[in-house]
Amino acid sequence: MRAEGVVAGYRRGVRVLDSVDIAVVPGEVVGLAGASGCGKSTLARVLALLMAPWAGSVTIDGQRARGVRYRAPRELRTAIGVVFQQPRLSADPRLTLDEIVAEPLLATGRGRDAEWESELHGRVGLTAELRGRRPHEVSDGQLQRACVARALVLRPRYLVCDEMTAMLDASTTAALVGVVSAEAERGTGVLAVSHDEELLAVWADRVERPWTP
Ligand SMILES: Nc1ncnc2c1ncn2[C@@H]1O[C@H](COP(=O)(O)OP(=O)(O)OP(=O)(O)O)[C@@H](O)[C@H]1O
Repeated sequence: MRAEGVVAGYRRGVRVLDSVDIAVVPGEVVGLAGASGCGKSTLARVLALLMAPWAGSVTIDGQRARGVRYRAPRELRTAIGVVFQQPRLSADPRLTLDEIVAEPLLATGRGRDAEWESELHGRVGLTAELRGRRPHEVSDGQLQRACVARALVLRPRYLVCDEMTAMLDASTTAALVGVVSAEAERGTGVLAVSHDEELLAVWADRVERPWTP
């Protein structure tokens, strides 16, 4: 997963990213660090094909990405799993955790896969009882565990974790960092965005700060 010469922003003429390069290869955890407001989340969105750069390119396994969100080709979109900071903003409150994890399977027409879903619930540490609860009946940490399982359910080749642990206590942070590290050992390339340099020092294989001074 590679960004080259990426220029991006929100307001005309105001560049948040000014010719930024970064690459994540399969099996490695790359930390993305930097001061608040420097553009970490913006770069994460561009790499996750959620936001179009003004200039430069994003390539996934050598294939140049054109179009973002539902305009991006499905094989590129589904190659990247994304976990955000606030699980409550990204989970449908009407669904059970079980249904939240399965959502991408249904959205892509693949249908449910009981064995794989159970394995994922096990990996992220969700019990059968928790699987039947809805977001308002679980903690932020339990909901974030479901969001990590959802990000993995389509077997993505890359994972973008944008401040994945910022809302969590130390033990849930350690558990989910462990889950993502295990995915990297299985060959997934991970971009771990965090303002927490101490966390990145233990989690990431290398830490990048690709900002123009
Ligand atoms: N949706 C948006 N509309 C307008 N400006 C935005 C938007 N999102 C971010 N920005 C601006 O872009 C700049 C970079 O924001 P971004 O969220 O990428 O930084 P960050 O490094 O992730 O910050 P933090 O560590 O505080 O989350 C900031 O100046 C921010 O105000």
